Amino acid sequence: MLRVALPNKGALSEIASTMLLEAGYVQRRDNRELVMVDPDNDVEFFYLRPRDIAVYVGGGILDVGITGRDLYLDAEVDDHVDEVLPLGIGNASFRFAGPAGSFTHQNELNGKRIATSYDALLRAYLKTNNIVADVVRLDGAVESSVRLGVADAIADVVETGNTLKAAGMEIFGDPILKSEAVLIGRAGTNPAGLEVLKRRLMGVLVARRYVMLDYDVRRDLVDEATRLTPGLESPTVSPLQDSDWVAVRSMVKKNQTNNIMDELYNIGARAILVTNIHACRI
Ligand SMILES: Nc1ncnc2c1ncn2[C@@H]1O[C@H](COP(=O)(O)OP(=O)(O)OP(=O)(O)O)[C@@H](O)[C@H]1O
Ligand SMILES: O=P(O)(O)OC[C@H]1O[C@H](OP(=O)(O)OP(=O)(O)O)[C@H](O)[C@@H]1O
Ligand SMILES: [Mg+2]
Repeated sequence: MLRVALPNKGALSEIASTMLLEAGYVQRRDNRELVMVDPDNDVEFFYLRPRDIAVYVGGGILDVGITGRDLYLDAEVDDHVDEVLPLGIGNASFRFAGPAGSFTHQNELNGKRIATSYDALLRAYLKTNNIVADVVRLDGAVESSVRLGVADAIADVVETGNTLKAAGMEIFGDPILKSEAVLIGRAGTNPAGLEVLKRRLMGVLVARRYVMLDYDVRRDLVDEATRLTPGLESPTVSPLQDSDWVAVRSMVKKNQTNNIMDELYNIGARAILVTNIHACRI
């Protein structure tokens, strides 16, 4: 059985389980369950703290896991654990922040105290960028540390920025890391079931990002029209009863759909239909 670590709570837990459900795997119904066996797919899921997942995978106890890139890098196992597949969900940035108006660039952090829950990640960044500062390791609610006097600035995960704003803080300097949920696995291993898991997750990503577009267009305009809808490999062009017209079918990026429909309509395409893709293998 492929042994997969999943976040048991927090920002990544539900979105990771939803993605696996869409990929055809069984997921726990009660968030107190710690293990879930999916016998049909020969996979066993272990629900663990997102911060611990890289440790289990790095130690060879579990085969693969879904966690945040920031948490994986902070676990300092990247010499023997690889990022197998970025999942495009759970996006957040790891940024410096300070009291509004106090800092403008990360170089101003020399000699200062920086609070964070990601101390290894922060230390590595400071070293690479030749910044000498004191790192104050806190478990969470890092935004309160400056007001409470244990730090001068923070390095933390920012998504909407609402938490920072509420604490009277603002981001400054370059982003330290762009994070998202990632599938991780031990370097140099390819356990049974991993290729299928990867292909299924990629299928979910494509099904979420693309729609199927159908339209009819006059045969003499088909080259112009298909330049707008080249598809992944090549669009399907089928004859219609009226031999002056053809039907075209092509996948297009969901976020470009309406612009493409407008342009197709302008060049003379008609009966332009969009349908969701439920699942796919590319
Ligand atoms: N809005 C968000 N807030 C916090 N983390 C987020 C957010 N969006 C995405 N993430 C990602 O979720 C992961 C952190 O998850 P989580 O907050 O559950 O862990 P934690 O902070 O270690 O645990 P806890 O908050 O329960 O102490 C990181 O990879 C982070 O980048
Ligand atoms: O930019 P925002 O959308 O406001 O989200 C970012 C906030 O969410 C996380 O906190 P979390 O809820 O994980 O609590 P924690 O600080 O105790 O980890 C993170 O540490 C920030 O505080
Ligand atoms: Mg958190």
